[in-house]
Amino acid sequence: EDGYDLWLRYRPLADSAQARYRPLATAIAAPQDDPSIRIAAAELHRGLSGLLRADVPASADAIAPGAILLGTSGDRRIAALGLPLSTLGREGYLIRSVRVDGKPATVIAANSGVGVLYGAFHLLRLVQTGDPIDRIDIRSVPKVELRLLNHWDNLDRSVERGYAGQSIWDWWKLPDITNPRYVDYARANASIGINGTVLNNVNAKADSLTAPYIAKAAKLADIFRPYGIRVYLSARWSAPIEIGGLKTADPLDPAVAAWWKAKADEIYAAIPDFGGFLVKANSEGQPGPQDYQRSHADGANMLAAAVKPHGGIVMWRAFVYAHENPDDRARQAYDEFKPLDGRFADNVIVQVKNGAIDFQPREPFHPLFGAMPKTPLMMEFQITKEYLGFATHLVYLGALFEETLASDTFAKGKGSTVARVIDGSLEGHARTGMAGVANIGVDRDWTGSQFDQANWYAFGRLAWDPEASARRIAADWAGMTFSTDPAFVAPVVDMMMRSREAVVDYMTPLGLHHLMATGHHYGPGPWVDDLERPDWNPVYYHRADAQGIGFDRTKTGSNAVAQYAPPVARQLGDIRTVPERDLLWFHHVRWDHRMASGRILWDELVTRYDRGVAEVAAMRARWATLAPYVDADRHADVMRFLAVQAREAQWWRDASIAYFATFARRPLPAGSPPPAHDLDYYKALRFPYAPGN
Ligand SMILES: CO[C@H]1[C@H](O)[C@@H](O)[C@H](O)O[C@@H]1C(=O)O
Repeated sequence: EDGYDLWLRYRPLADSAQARYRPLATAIAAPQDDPSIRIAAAELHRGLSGLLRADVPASADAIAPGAILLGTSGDRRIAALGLPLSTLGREGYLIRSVRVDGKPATVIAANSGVGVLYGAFHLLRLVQTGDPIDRIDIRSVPKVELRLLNHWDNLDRSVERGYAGQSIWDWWKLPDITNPRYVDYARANASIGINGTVLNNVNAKADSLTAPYIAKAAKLADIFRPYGIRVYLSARWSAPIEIGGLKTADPLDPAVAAWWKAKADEIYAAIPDFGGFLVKANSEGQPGPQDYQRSHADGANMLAAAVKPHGGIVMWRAFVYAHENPDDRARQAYDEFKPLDGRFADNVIVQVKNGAIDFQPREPFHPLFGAMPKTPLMMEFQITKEYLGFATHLVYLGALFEETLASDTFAKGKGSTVARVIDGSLEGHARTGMAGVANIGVDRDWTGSQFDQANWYAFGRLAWDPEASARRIAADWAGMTFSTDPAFVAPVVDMMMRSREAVVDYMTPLGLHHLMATGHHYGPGPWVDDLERPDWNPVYYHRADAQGIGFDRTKTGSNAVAQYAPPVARQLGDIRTVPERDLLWFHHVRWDHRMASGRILWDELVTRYDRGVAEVAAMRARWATLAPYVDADRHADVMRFLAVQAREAQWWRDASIAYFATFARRPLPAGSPPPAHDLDYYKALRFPYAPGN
């Protein structure tokens, strides 16, 4: 009971449920010629046999009453059923109760083996969560084309912002020796529809493009292929110099273009379905086309030309901020990319983080969404919780992802949600994508804690359908992972849904952001002011002074708010209409400003910190009552994590209040205890979980 199985747990259901499902899952009938369908059949065999405590055999042709029939449009038996498969695309599927040769059966049909595999995982989920399958009629088609994990994994197996142990890619042993974990990784991803993985860190080493590493990546691609997962690589811009012996990496130099073309040919010879490149350029010290006075479009298009003959793509990141002293880092991606709209080749997609700063507990949606109608933009979420308490704090990110996706850009009037930018429907793009920075490592539980598995899971489900409900997804996950008992699922889902607001409250309430201590981003460091770049310092972001607190991004300040469509800009730019959750993101507000609650800002701020601490205490108390529904090991494991979180929520609250009180110079609201220590204590504190501190 260590969590290795993730949500693919096939322990026996309750007796009554076994009895209900058994007649509907007597055998699996699957053609043997398609590797993905063979995997689907094996997974159903494994899952159903475990869940129903029965042998559910898989064979090529037997159609017994209650059989599950798998197949593609090309199969004779599927064709005979006359199912509407033509609108499913390559990856969609149907699951239906039908009659085959007069016998009742369930069919899982698609246009490809991978579609069938997705359908098989869906059927298993229904059985795991206790949904009826007797009169089933499901049609599911992904709304987003590229559903990708981004591993920030280095070749030495360290993982940038990874909190679940070392990288699962054992580069030293590959390609000759592989780990069974790679197969389980592929199963887990296929079960939630993830269809691509970028193997190496965006802070890339050129070595990953050398022949030995291409062979290693090719081996992984071979393992992942039948699961519908393509391999991609992060490309280091200056690779032509570092491993190619060229003098320059200027994208307009023909020798550079020729080098990349030859490199692409070499990769595709080893990996015929290689997905393409992900690039971080001219950002945080990484090389890029601007080193040669060329634009991001010049750079992206040159690489795109190299992979184009092979059907590959380039994902070009918009996470950039300039080296010069910036007056507002939040403005910079928009300022650099918006003018390039329409200048990217058709196999380039620009990858934009959910917010304009950097994966904070809460950020307003990135102003580029809706602002580049001629360019497909893909979403980059961070599944690993760099700024949300690493793997030790329980925070369900489904709520964060959903909030961003549901945000209305108003780019084409009301209803122009970020989800509709991402799924291509708003601006008519066929090329669409969503990437999640993976939280996976070699820990037995994969993600560093039991509940962080839910964030990987939710990412995949929302990439398949950006309009899906985070709450429903949490319920599925909790049911599959722990227990389907409603007395368990309801409180756990409630706790998960509230957990995101809790972390916002105890770290950065009311629109505050980037107050984490330097470098590791774990504990509080709102006082930090001595870093080489001003926009790395927390004081740059909160701007507290004797009058008030917050970053003025309105007309009187950086005017970053003007990057949004006018209705959004008007709402956010006006202190009377901006939602309080974003107040201090956009406004510098007086300490005595009257809030909706009737309290003044200072009192409200303290109240939010208190609320965050109280919420974690409530999560702990609630989880303690759920012991009867969870195996003892995992229950105790989660308890230990919640104890850490409770301690650290208090630390965040106390340190932040001790610091901000030096500006506000007001008493704490009634009932709010003073911080346990004085400010100097918090400033001197070393961070228990941060390497090098
Ligand atoms: C990969 O580098 C990361 C860096 O570690 C991280 O602190 C910041 O969030 O963003 C960078 C990026 O997204 O490029």
